[in-house]
Amino acid sequence: MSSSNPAPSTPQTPIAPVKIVLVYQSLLGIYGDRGNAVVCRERLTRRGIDAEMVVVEPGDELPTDGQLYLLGGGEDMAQISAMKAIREDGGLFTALGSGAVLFAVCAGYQICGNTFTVGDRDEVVEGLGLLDVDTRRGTERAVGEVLHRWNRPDGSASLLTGFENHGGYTTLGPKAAPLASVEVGVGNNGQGTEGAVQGRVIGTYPHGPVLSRNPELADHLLELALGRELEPLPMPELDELRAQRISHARTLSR
Ligand SMILES: NC(=O)CC[C@H](N)C(=O)O
Repeated sequence: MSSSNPAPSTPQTPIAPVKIVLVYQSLLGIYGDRGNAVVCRERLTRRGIDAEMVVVEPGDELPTDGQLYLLGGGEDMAQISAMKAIREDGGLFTALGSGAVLFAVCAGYQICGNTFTVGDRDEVVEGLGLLDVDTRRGTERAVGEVLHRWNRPDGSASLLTGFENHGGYTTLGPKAAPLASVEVGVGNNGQGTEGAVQGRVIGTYPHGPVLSRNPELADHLLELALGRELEPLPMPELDELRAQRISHARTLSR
């Protein structure tokens, strides 16, 4: 074809970037779990997939068209405020009803449950009811490096590393399945399980941020959110860091 007679171009519908919504950093941002959103965005953009991170604060409307929503850890009273604001806003429920994925860490995990208590208070607070779990004060605060065996949906084995820091101990009801089993640490409640999965909602205790330490978990969330497999993204330096963390956790007798 000569350049004077170019083929007609087909109009392209622009594809909207994948929306990763980070919920209430001012309340649920004290453990650096914001990094989970950065990791998710980076793992998409490094594969050539357009992605944006939207940070929402109380008072701002939660978008209902996100693909992945992230909740982080926070202080006792802040988590009650966050739970109330999420419930009043309602947008997270709408998004989940449209197929979004929710990944919640520590305080974020607890508020997704049926009920929780905070600090020394006996008052039972009603949670968002997105996970069939209940949280009460544990015998002692769970603090330190953890190592868990992730129950991957395809049955393959994978280790999760991170650190936990929580006074609440969480018990799973029949609708929630554990995310992992504990090799080192307390996990949900010292009884050998860690985290919970119920449909497209996943809760877990480890910080780190946990998705920077566990890229396979990050990709699992992204694949769920996008509804397709992602190509591998090799990062040898991360493998090296993971190996160090895993062997260090195994030296700890907690
Ligand atoms: N790290 C956290 O988010 C703490 C959550 C909660 N306040 C607890 O201590 O159980």
